[in-house]
Amino acid sequence: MSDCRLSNGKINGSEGGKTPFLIGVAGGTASGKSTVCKRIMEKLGQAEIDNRQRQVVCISQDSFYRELTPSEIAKAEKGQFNFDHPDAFNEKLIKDALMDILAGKIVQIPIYDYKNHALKKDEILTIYPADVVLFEGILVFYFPEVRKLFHMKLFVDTDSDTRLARRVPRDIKERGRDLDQVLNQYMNFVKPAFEEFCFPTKKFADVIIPRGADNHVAIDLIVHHIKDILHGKPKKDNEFWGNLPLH
Ligand SMILES: Nc1ncnc2c1ncn2[C@@H]1O[C@H](COP(=O)(O)OP(=O)(O)O)[C@@H](O)[C@H]1O
Ligand SMILES: O=c1ccn([C@@H]2O[C@H](COP(=O)(O)O)[C@@H](O)[C@H]2O)c(=O)[nH]1
Repeated sequence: MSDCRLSNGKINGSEGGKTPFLIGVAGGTASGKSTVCKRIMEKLGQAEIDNRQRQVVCISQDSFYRELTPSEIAKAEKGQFNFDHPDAFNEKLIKDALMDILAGKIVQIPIYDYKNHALKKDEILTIYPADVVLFEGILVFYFPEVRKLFHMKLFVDTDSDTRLARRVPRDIKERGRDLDQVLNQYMNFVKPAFEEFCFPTKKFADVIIPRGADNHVAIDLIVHHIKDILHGKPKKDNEFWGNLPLH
């Protein structure tokens, strides 16, 4: 394996492995993107499998937040930085990582630390060549150069009241925020950016999943399709799905 280190500390190595089926999973904050990906992996019996042996892996777009300047970190600590704007992400690194994954390389992805608004220094996720790679995040369909890399695009469509009701306790319990900070950030940045940048990308989805992980029918259909891919059935875009929302 030959390695090259990228500017955010990623090390990509050429394994000459298989080209995975790349699935993008977009949706608003707390819509259930990670939970949907987790359910898909569980139903495929992939959740408990060792990272190296996994046929299906999941990556978060949050691993590609760009490094903030000290003054931006100071703003972020007061809930005054816009993490929902496309400029908050490093588009080039997203594209490079996905291209390497599609080339069958071993790719190392940083893990984001929400409490410190920075990538973790001591933890890295190694992605070994897999059959299916899920890439989830609020803006995974925003950048055209990234969007065109996906073989299949899912949009998790959960109503905004439910998303806010989930985001508040999650950010307080898991991301070290207080109530005022979560609500101010939501009103000033998260909601307007969802309307301007995330929601318009729903039109690019092949499959829309209303209610997220509660939609067992949609998840079962997606899993069925992935199983066909893992068992070597042809993987043509839209072969099965058309452009139908799965109500
Ligand atoms: N169907 C559901 N029912 C109840 N809680 C859910 C459901 N889906 C997700 N959650 C919870 O909502 C929060 C956000 O879900 P998550 O999957 O992390 O969303 P996203 O990845 O879109 O931000 C988490 O605390 C999660 O446990
Ligand atoms: O330092 C940060 C980085 C991101 N956020 C918020 O996270 C969500 C995206 O994650 P989801 O799991 O899709 O909710 C985004 O709306 C950012 O506002 C943050 O608060 N702080």
